[in-house]
Amino acid sequence: MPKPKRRNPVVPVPKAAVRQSENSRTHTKNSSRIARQDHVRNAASSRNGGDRGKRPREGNDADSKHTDIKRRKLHANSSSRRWLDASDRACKQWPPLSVVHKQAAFAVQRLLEADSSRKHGASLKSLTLAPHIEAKKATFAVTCQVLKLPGMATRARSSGNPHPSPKFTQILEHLDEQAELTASEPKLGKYVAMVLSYELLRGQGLQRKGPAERAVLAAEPKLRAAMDTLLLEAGVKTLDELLAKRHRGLKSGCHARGGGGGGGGGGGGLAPEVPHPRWVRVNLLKANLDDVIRQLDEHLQSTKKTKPHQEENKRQQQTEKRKQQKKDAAMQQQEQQPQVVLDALLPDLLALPPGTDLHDHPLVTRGSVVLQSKASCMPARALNPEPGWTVVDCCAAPGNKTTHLAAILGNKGRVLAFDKDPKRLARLRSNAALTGASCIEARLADFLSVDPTAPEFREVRGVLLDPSCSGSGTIFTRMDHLLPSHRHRGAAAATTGATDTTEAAAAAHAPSTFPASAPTSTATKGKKKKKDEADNVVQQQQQQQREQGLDVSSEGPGLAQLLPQVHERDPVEAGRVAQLARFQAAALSHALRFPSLERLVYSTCSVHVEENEAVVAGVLQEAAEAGLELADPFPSWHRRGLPLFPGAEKLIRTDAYQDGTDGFFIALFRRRQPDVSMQEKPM
Ligand SMILES: C[S@@+](CC[C@H](N)C(=O)[O-])C[C@H]1O[C@@H](n2cnc3c(N)ncnc32)[C@H](O)[C@@H]1O
Repeated sequence: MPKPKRRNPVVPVPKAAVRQSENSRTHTKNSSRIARQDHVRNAASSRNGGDRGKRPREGNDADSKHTDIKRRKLHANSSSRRWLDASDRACKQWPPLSVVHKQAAFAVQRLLEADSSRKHGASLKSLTLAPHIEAKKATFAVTCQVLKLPGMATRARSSGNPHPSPKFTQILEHLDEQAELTASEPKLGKYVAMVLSYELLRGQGLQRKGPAERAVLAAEPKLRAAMDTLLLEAGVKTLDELLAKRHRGLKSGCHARGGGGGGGGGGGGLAPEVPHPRWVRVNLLKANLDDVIRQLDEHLQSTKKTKPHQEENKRQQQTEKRKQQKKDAAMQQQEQQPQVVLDALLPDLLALPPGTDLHDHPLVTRGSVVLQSKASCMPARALNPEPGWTVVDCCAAPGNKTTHLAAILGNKGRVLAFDKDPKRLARLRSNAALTGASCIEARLADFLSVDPTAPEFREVRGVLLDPSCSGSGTIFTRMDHLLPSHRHRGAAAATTGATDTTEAAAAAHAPSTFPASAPTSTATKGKKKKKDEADNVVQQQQQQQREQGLDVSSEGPGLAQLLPQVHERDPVEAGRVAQLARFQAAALSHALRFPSLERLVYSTCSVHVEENEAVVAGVLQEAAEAGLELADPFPSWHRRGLPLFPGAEKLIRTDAYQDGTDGFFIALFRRRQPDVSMQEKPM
């Protein structure tokens, strides 16, 4: 594969930073020094002071009718309308409430309900940062805080809940119970009670505004008494101590899992210690690197200067002071570091300090820059289509990789983009228009029903298959790790991704105070069915591999050892993954049928072995028959596929804990090169 040309950034990048980037720890380590300002902290800190002026403290329903109407007019697209309708229906049951609290309560409700039913719906970010949300930062921060803070399982267990959730919501629910808040004010509802109690006990405090706030304020003595009992039982003086205790417990689990060298992480109960950088892809169809770097650098300088001073909450004054000192030190170091760093692996990718908010920046709104993670930029670069090629993107929407392919082609060639979801395809079309990717032809179709041998596909040289997957590698970007079930799912991901099964198992068990919840009796039947389904798929995959002569257990831990552990952890998740794996295997096998294929990339944002190595192993024979073999798209990249079969060392993995980007998996198939030594030599 030809090496992409590397451009020099206009900002000085110290050699050390580049070297680190090559190791792909760059941005993790570097950014830890540069600016510790992830989204959550950014939002939370601005809530504690800087953003206070902007945050709509008032805005009870009656006051904000006109804004509501304006909001509807402004965002009249169908998904926004659906969201608003659902939100309005939920909110009508609640007493009048400030906009931020109402939106946060709705987001918490949606996330917790979806999580407990294991439906994978809207993410925390989409529920709180979508265009129609008012006071986005405040809504995001309150929602995060309500979900985020770990709770106390011992208390939850003693309250009779057999499956304690290790999240702050558990504490809030417990306090509500003890203070008989929603019991005496049923109209309040548990999610509004959670949000307002959080605000009263840990947030900005409450003002005596409407009936909801008044009800929670009236219950304040009881809430505080319940909180004191909780702390007493835990043997700590403050909630911060309690949280720190819990935090340490979780961390040890994460570290144990993180030790597995070759596996893709992504599980565990906490986000990576060092937040991921803000990755941006420069759209070379519309902009050049130097201009973008200069503009982003100016943007960072100006936001640094105007960053408002933090106002301190009385009760958190001491902690905040210490944090501020650390922040100042980090800022000082930051002054000496470049703010915009050119990635050493991908020539059109830049790393900015974590939490850099560019959503409204003209470079983004005009399509010169795409907010896309490093891992998500790797598949198109791995395929590296050549100008003039016809390329198929099998499951393309919303089109981040499709538009990247178009940019690599420089619009010289064709990208046929299939997706079966009309709404998502509409987003792809608008993304293509925004980014100037005129060589994309978007087609609404089920990829499996497309005939690769049809004459119109005779010229297809490259195929990108990035099918629907469990998304287990993107939990931190989606912020799913804040949800109660996550530890459970994370444990499964950890088990499948880590090469050291003992460590992974230890991680899955740790900390022992928060055991993974067992299936409830009512759900047992459905879960058993899913588990059986998952077992079947595993057996089929193993059989298929045996038939192909792949001794999957002779090297590394082997599928046989890894897969059953996933099922033990979470049968529902295992069933879902098994179903996805079946589709992925069928789609990959289908994609291999394009007759003139030169290169094919299969990628997922999953850390599960069944969706990754197992899918690839299942088509090796077929690929060989089509004249294709596995190839290494990034020889300098350090993290490889699990060593389950010969050639797996050519597979690429990224680890959400250690690589500063989402957990991803990439396999490149390439047409076998003719063996020159076997060819007849000219006389
Ligand atoms: C992981 S997303 C693709 C993300 C995309 N590659 C990007 O970077 O923006 C998977 C997509 O596959 C689509 N999909 C799922 N099954 C499909 C099928 N049978 N045929 C076509 N598209 C499908 C989904 O609608 C979804 O948009």
